[in-house]
Amino acid sequence: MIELKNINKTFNVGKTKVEALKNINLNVSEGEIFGVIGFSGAGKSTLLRMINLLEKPTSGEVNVKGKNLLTLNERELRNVRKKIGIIFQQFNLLASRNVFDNVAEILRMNHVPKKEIGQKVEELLLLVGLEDKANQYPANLSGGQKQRVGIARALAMDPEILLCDEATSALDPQTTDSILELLLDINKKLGLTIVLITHEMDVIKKTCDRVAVMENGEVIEQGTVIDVFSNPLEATTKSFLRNLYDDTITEDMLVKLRESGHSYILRLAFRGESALDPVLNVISSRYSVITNIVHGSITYLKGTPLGILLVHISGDEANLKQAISYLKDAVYHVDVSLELDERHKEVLAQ
Ligand SMILES: Nc1ncnc2c1ncn2[C@@H]1O[C@H](COP(=O)(O)OP(=O)(O)OP(=O)(O)O)[C@@H](O)[C@H]1O
Repeated sequence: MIELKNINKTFNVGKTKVEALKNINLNVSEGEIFGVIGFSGAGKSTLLRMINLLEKPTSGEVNVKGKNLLTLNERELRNVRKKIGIIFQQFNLLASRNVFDNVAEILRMNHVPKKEIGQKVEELLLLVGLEDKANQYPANLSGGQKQRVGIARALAMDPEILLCDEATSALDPQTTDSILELLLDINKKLGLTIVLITHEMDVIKKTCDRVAVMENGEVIEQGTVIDVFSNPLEATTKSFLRNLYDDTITEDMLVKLRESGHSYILRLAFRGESALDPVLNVISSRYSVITNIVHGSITYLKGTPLGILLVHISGDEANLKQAISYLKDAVYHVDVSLELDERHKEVLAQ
């Protein structure tokens, strides 16, 4: 649906060059919710604005539904943009117009026949849950209601893609949840492809199918949300995830655990139903290893449970290896990288 190919973007600020995007390659499939996360200045907004060419790349290709947008003339580009809605952190509403006119304005600008406008606005307000607010002005709406108007405006021209630029960053956690629910709802009902940028992992975990992590203009890690959450590879990804679950082991703890002879710390990720499997009982009884849970947490990814356990296992070296091998088959992901000594590398390689 959306393909960003070898995208680079350099801004010239006076004599300084700012490399906002460096060799970005991303594919977003039809109907999915794709999240981009990164700290401030990572390049998220610039990347989002590439998708409707509000920002032109210095080099690279932007393909939407198989069309390279950089080859289109003004009129063709306008037509593509009609099918790409966008919502913003600051809502971007017209303060002097009521809710009805805020939405109707988009239809008028796009020359939708006058007689169709009333019904279309009514449908949109119903979809976003604002059917009783048509006559209100933005100043009299809550942040969440303002964003709902923003969403209705973005959906006015029946887009196939919705871009969300930090759409919930100005909202409190409860209102954020209600807006995320609405995005999930319209993704499902309308089959809309959604690309959102955020600096909150919570937003990613509640809504996204896949995620890309950005740092200094680069995508440093990307994959399905379940894979990235169960096995984050980069330090930045881990630090974002720490807000959801903190599985760091303190140095004090490590010192203590190192004293217990042959042992490893395993990071186990359980997905869905397998979270209920009694794997630790199995390895204790079958391989005579001693297990000790160091950390346990459960988080829900779009409703699917992901359990993370840090387990210290000790015992005879040969038994430990068999136990680890059993776990690798039994749970979603096993990481032996939280080393107590150098042996973890050998075990990881097996
Ligand atoms: N129009 C511009 N002119 C010059 N530099 C720019 C411009 N837009 C963005 N930049 C620079 O490009 C880099 C990436 O900015 P961008 O706004 O894309 O990051 P971001 O991840 O969206 O940050 P934030 O979360 O703070 O919005 C930053 O260093 C920024 O200063």
